Amino acid sequence: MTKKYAIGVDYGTQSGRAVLVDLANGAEIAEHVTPYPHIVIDEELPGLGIELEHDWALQHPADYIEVLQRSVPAVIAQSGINSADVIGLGIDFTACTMLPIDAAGQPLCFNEKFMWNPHSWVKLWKHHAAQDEANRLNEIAAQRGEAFLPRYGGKISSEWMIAKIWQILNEAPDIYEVTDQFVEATDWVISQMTGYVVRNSCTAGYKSIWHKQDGYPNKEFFKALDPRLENLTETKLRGEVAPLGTKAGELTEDMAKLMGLAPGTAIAVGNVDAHAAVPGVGVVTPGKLVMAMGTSICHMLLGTEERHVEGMCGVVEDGIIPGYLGYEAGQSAVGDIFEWYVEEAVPSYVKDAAERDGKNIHVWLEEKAAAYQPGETGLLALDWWNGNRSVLVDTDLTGLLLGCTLLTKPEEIYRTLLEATAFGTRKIVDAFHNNGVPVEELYACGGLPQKNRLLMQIYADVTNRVIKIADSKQTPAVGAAMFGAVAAGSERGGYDSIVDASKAMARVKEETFQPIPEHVAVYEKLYQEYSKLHDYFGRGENDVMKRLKSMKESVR
Ligand SMILES: Nc1ncnc2c1ncn2[C@@H]1O[C@H](COP(=O)(O)OP(=O)(O)O)[C@@H](O)[C@H]1O
Ligand SMILES: O=C(CO)[C@H](O)[C@H](O)COP(=O)(O)O
Repeated sequence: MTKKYAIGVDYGTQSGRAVLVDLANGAEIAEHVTPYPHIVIDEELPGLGIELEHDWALQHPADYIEVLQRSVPAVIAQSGINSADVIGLGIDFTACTMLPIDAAGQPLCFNEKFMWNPHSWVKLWKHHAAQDEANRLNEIAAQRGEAFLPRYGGKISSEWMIAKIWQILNEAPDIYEVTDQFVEATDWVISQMTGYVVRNSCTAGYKSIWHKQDGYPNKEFFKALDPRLENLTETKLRGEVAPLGTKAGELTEDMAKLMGLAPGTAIAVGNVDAHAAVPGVGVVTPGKLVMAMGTSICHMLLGTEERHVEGMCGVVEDGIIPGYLGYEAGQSAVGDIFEWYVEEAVPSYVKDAAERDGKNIHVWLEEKAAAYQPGETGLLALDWWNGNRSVLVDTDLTGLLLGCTLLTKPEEIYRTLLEATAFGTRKIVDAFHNNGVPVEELYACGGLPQKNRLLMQIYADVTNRVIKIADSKQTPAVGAAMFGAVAAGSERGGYDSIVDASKAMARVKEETFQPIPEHVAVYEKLYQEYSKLHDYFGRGENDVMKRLKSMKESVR
């Protein structure tokens, strides 16, 4: 039998990437990136001169189709395979990235009548202008004792679907009125390939307050938000929610021509980037926490029972791997904190020395920082440079560096920032582990594990757990390709379940990071100190960070 392949398409914040994968062993045969022509639209609507307000972040839906049109044919051409041997395709996306569509499935921003209104465009996951709606939603849900709140760690985010829809209703009721459906971008792209909309259980569960048994919150809740929202879930959010691991449909003739694939190729239901990375790194059972480590960290974990864990982003049945409860938590800045330090705060002599040694500044600082023992710097930091996503869920918290003297060196501060992010992850690990969702070992994927060995050793020491590292830089795309293979099924040369696909195709590096007992003991003491600061500044005993922030705003 000829070799069979699947394609995974990873839709990031600035670009989309297709990866062609060999179904027998997960080998990545070819890869191609298409930068989005309009990237992130946060100043004015392209070509229309309409200015956007603060905290807006939009995208152009045509950019997503361009990824399919350019990157898919490119990986076929690079690999030299016969396109008929590609039996399935899956995608993963940032989320909640959502858009309003008309009855024909077309984005409202494609229509001359509506394109002038920013609310007709795609709202990207990091569009933060629906905070008022999110605050109000959380107040009303808490007052009504809504059962869904604890499933989201006590708070629904302004990044998610209901807050974004409510903002549209409040600020552009005419756009709300003409919208036939609000859809996640991941589901819309799939609908363009198959011809119809199928919602997926991952984004519905994590971003739209959908529950496998209870469905969406009831009409009374939506009516309490706004009487005009009463029938939202059976009108503009209507449609069956399909579990991950199912087939959304088959590639239409037109899209097959555009993408250079065979018509009828199996297309998997949509998925989220961090969630696709879980089978991508080979995790299909509980006890293994997957960390997608880059500018931020998403922490993903499987469980067998629904538990309520402080500050988690959510727990969703079938949300990551069918048959399990999928848990998500996160840190809103990790690599971004190291970047801030390197760009804004290192002295020029460090930059000069790194340049002289022909090294990137991170690498130079890592080498120097690695010479210190845990506890030797006398420093401690709180990792809240971009607020705290889990477990405090508070975007108004800020960073803290404690213990500096006239002798403090830049590499000591760099090491302390690495440690602070590890302590933040330890908080998340403890929150799950001590609340009935065991965490036995860690799996790391994303850019950071490949870039900084000291960081990975510190995470192993601080969490006292073994860390395995993905053997791919494109773990979400590989995971998406696995879902494509499952959509095709074993009869067509794919797999019958994501568990089978992951077992055959996922790869981790042979080398692991093992906790070093002497380091673990010192970090345990430092973590106790971190926890005291965490609670003192983060749980209301001293709100100085918030007072400083509001003083800054009022002075400005
Ligand atoms: N050697 C390094 N050590 C630690 N952090 C690094 C290093 N090099 C780059 N970074 C950080 O990695 C982050 C980018 O990670 P990456 O996974 O490539 O991106 P993304 O999250 O956008 O997918 C940046 O925030 C950058 O500061
Ligand atoms: O909310 C998320 C997953 O639930 C992600 O943070 C969002 O999708 C963007 O991720 P990234 O910056 O890694 O592309």
